[in-house]
Amino acid sequence: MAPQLDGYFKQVDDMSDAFIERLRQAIAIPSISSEAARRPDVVRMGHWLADELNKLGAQAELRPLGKQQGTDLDLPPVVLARYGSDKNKRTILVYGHYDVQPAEKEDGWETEPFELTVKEDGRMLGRGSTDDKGPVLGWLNAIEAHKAAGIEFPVNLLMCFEGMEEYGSDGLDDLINAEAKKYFADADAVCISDNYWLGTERPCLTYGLRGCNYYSVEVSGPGADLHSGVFGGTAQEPMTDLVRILGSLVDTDGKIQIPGIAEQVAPLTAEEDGLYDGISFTMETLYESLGSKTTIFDDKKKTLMARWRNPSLSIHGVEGAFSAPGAKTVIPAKVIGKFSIRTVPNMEIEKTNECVAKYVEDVFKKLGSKNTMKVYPQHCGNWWVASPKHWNFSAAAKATERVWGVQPDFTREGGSIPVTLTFEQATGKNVLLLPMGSSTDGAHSINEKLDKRNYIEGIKLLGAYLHYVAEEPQN
Ligand SMILES: C[C@H](N)C(=O)N[C@@H](Cc1c[nH]cn1)C(=O)O
Ligand SMILES: [Zn+2]
Ligand SMILES: [Zn+2]
Repeated sequence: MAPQLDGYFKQVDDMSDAFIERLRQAIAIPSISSEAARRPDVVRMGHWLADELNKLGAQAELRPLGKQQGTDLDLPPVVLARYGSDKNKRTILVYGHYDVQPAEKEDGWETEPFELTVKEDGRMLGRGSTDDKGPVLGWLNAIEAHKAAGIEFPVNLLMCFEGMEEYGSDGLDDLINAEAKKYFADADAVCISDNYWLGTERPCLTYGLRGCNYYSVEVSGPGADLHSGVFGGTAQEPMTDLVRILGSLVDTDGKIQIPGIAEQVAPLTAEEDGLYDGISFTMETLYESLGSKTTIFDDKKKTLMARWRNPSLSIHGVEGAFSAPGAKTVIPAKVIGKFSIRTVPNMEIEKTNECVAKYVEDVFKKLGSKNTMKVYPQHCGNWWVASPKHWNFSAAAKATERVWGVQPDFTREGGSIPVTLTFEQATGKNVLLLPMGSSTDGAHSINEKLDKRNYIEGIKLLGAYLHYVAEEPQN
């Protein structure tokens, strides 16, 4: 089956240095979507990607998305591209993102985050290496290796790469809905490579994601930051109120304290209950990726359920608060706490927002503070769970066995890719998540990396998947 794959694999191996060089160029563009000052870099990254695609013979275009919600800032363009238009071939729509999370060396990185550093042990460190520049470039590298080896590309490829995923995919839903029956009309299935294996050895195919509702809670009082010696004990302090609000949201064991959240969670079925034991995941793997043993649960099943099928609430930071080293004796005048809830079936975005607003307002009222408080969602994205019983998944499973020599686990993912459900609903096609990186990659964290092995074998995997897609019978 898929007879040309050996030639393709050899070509990928032969070109591995060039593929790492392409990743180096991508990592060097600090395309941080959440920082307004970096917007020109995000736009530059979109242009770079479109140019690379055009050089490979794809037809790439940059689609503007208008203004970022509530701002005067232009959203970065979406890169839409097509490679091949043979009516006798299947068409696969792939999605990825070229924006990244913020990163600064001072956060604790062992290397410069925007300089790809390839370590002797194969770790390739750099912001965006695993999330999601490595996987996005995987598709480009697959095209290039086919061309170089003179192997016919097995499918038509439609590509949609956005620059705002790490900030809630602002504007992309509208584009997907508008293009579902136009640019994306030929798509037979969708594939997204933007998540990670559960461990470091066993590849997986993913059929579910949690959603994410991200909130700001703003407390203000004094007209300006104050001297705590002069005003401490005389002014009600916004930070004191905020800390008490944030401290009321979730307990040490992760139990969300907001009424109306747990009540929305889908009950566990017998079928789902039986799935967890077969997954190759150990607490040791979790300790390794966590870098500690400070887990809430000591057993595998409860941990997987907490990550995949239960909501979680995380507190991310406080804007306006003193956070530098040293000891500044300031009373901040206005502080904005940031927290998010990872949502699961059958939670509803609006209902969850109402529960959060009511709870936070009640907590604040009980404080009896004279300060002013506002709580509001910053961005919200839906959860997604699909059926893996589809030729799209069968093709990916065969490709995984061919490249990695093992059968993949079928997993859900704790993270969020807000537009996954939009693609499914707008195109009516099956969506598959086919990860490249592993659990120790540290996406969103310091020292984010992609192992050279996962990058190179991942390029083989994406190409092999497309060959098996071409051979799979209809469901
Ligand atoms: C799983 C994916 N690679 C990812 O990191 N997604 C982000 C998307 C996001 C950002 N805000 C809300 N959703 C994530 O899960 O945090
Ligand atoms: Zn991502
Ligand atoms: Zn991410």
